[in-house]
Amino acid sequence: MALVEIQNVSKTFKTMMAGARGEVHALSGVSFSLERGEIVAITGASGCGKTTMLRIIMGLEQASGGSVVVNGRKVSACGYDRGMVFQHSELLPWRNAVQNVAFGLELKGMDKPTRVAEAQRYLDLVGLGHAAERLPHQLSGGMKQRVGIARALAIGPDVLLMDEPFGALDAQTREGLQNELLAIQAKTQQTIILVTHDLDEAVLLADRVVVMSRGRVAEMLDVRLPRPRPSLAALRGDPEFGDKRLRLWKLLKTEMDADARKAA
Ligand SMILES: Nc1ncnc2c1ncn2[C@@H]1O[C@H](COP(=O)(O)OP(=O)(O)OP(=O)(O)O)[C@@H](O)[C@H]1O
Repeated sequence: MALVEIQNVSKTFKTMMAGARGEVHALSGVSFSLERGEIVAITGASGCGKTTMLRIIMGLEQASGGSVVVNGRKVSACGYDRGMVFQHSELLPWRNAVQNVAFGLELKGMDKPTRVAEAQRYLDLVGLGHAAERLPHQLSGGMKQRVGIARALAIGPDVLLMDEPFGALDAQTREGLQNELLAIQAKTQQTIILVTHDLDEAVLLADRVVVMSRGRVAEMLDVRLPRPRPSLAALRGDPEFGDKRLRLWKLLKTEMDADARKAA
């Protein structure tokens, strides 16, 4: 059995607009799965349901139908088997880096010396061992995201969920963090589901790309690039990279053109 099984998930939001009740069908019939150690990227046009899907996997949102099973357990709420990294790291401003990383371990009931040592180990893993004592306002955007990644990894999740984790960073910092994520994953074999608008990022990081369109899976592309993978700059000349990047771009362009025709 796969580590993560997403089966026929649907989600309808009830809305109230100008006093009138309505419904938004955000997801319908979404199914895909992940083996342990895989990285799957979810991409698609704005509003196609990527974040809703990730929030349902995390247990932050209830599906209207279907199921998510992680390591044999059906998801009904948040749990330590899943960790999440958001676009903005959402660190606690009054806690320094190591205390932020230790937070989840504290909630898990780990004693102080052990959790501080564990948190320090994960800060070292993301290359921030030297900044353990710094408060969030003393960290750059990229450093804050690394603390967020360390915090999510420290709880030892079966699957790490990442919602546009590098989307708010400048291009150079983003590329650095993509490479670091590849290195961390090569070391830990962490299973990851990543939502991204960035097609380069999707092909660079993922074993499979799930392309969503209007709440459904439009296509799944296998990325047959061997691991460990080199940096984005080195991959750009690779025919497999170019082929998958182009196919993704065409799929998304077709969707966007169809949306534009509908709106006209
Ligand atoms: N709480 C909510 N109430 C009502 N509608 C919602 C809610 N959350 C999301 N939606 C709607 O569900 C659909 C999917 O939203 P979602 O945020 O999952 O899309 P997305 O693909 O992540 O978009 P983006 O790329 O812009 O972040 C959209 O039509 C959105 O307006």
